[in-house]
Amino acid sequence: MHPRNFYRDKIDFTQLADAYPPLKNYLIQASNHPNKIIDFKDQAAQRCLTEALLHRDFNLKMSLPPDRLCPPVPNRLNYVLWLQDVISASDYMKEQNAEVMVHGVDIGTGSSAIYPLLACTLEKSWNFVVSEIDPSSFESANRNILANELNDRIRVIQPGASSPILLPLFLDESKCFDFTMCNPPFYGSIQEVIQSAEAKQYGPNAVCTGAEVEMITSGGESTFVAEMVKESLVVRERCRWFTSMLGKLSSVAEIVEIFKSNSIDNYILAEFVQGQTRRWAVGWSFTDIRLPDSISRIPNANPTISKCIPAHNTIKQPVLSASKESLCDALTSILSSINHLFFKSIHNRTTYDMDVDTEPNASADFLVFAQEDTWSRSARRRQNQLLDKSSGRNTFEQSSGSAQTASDLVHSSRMACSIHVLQPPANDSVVPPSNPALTESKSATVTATENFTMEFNWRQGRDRDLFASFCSHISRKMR
Ligand SMILES: C[S@@+](CC[C@H](N)C(=O)[O-])C[C@H]1O[C@@H](n2cnc3c(N)ncnc32)[C@H](O)[C@@H]1O
Repeated sequence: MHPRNFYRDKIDFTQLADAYPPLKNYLIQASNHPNKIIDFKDQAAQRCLTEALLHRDFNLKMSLPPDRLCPPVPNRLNYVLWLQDVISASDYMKEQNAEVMVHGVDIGTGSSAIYPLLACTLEKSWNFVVSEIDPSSFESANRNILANELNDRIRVIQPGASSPILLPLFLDESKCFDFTMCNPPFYGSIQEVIQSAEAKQYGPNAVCTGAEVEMITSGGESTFVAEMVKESLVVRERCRWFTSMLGKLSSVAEIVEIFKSNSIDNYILAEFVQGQTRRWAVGWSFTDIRLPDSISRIPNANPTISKCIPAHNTIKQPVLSASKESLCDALTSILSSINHLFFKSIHNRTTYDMDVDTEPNASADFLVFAQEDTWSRSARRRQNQLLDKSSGRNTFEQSSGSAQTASDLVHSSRMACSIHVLQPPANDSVVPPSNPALTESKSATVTATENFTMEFNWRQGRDRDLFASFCSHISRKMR
């Protein structure tokens, strides 16, 4: 489950029914359970549970038709929370608390329109264009959006049978989006649905109320998502992140194979475990935005997909220091010594070599921008050969005649990364080995050092080697 998902703890159904009395009709006292529960095999009880959670926890009014999928709220929340992470990390230069409009797309929003409703409730600056092919779900989605007075932020469109899946992106070619999301129909045929139900050892935990159009698509979910990848190759950077849920582990490998065959190296994976249910999310981008491992990689992935996990965008290096201040001072001095490197120390609020006009997301101690490798031995040799003795350090300033703004830097830099100094765990101090040359009187000056960690996060760029070479240079210098 996503770490911010507040349904990590078991739901107290009696308490929930106090907040949403219609649920009282479905409370049962099971003989083997101390608290009242609901029967997950009762479709009406399931629908009432979803309505109750949305009412109590999100102040959302929801009406779910009995012949369509009933979306479990904890599971749907996982995807929205992960997308919040994706957008927040992509906007690493955004001013703290600045409201920037975020434009999302939900493909196949269903009768509930649950994803855009949850997302717009959590994020006041998000708005959506959502699609729904099934006329009955299209009507119902519109009703739910209207009931919550979110029709000025969520627009529903109904594609035709031959429309592209990513229709919202093809309607207005001047419009850019921040992300697409989708929970596609999983199965390729009705036989697959039946086989999947039979394969569950003790039968499914909950009834599935889905209609055929919601559950079945020709070729199954991987064909559906593969088609989205194909369409995204046309739209490319007009959307920052394309994403989708996947319900089958085998689909993860199939989709990553499609990324590789289309030279899409900037992709992300996540896994959500909800009780006995496991789901995966995939995302891909044609932009140069890079996301930290905590968002882009599955830790301890199932061996079946370990080869699919994207390359690291986070590099951690242990470093000994007496304090965070001295470590940051040492880093500042190393970064200052690198030619043509722009950096901002958020740690002590000092700007070096640039006049950044915004206060970026302070999740890092340093933000670093480079246009090229000026730190490696070969790069320094090259520079020495070319050195114009009178030149200054800052080529951006030389060429533009003015200090760089944040947006200049983001656009002109070939590599951006953040450096975060992580405090050691408590009681992790190390006293340097005693030096026999030190007499007893001198030993009082020996300072204990602690095991800090420097965490480098690649934020932007297309050249992975440039990022790796920068991290290894800084780590070597800090030793
Ligand atoms: C698994 S349901 C997901 C519904 C909802 N998003 C949820 O998570 O509860 C898939 C939905 O996609 C819709 N759908 C299938 N193909 C579509 C397409 N090409 N364009 C838009 N919607 C589509 C189905 O009608 C169905 O409502």
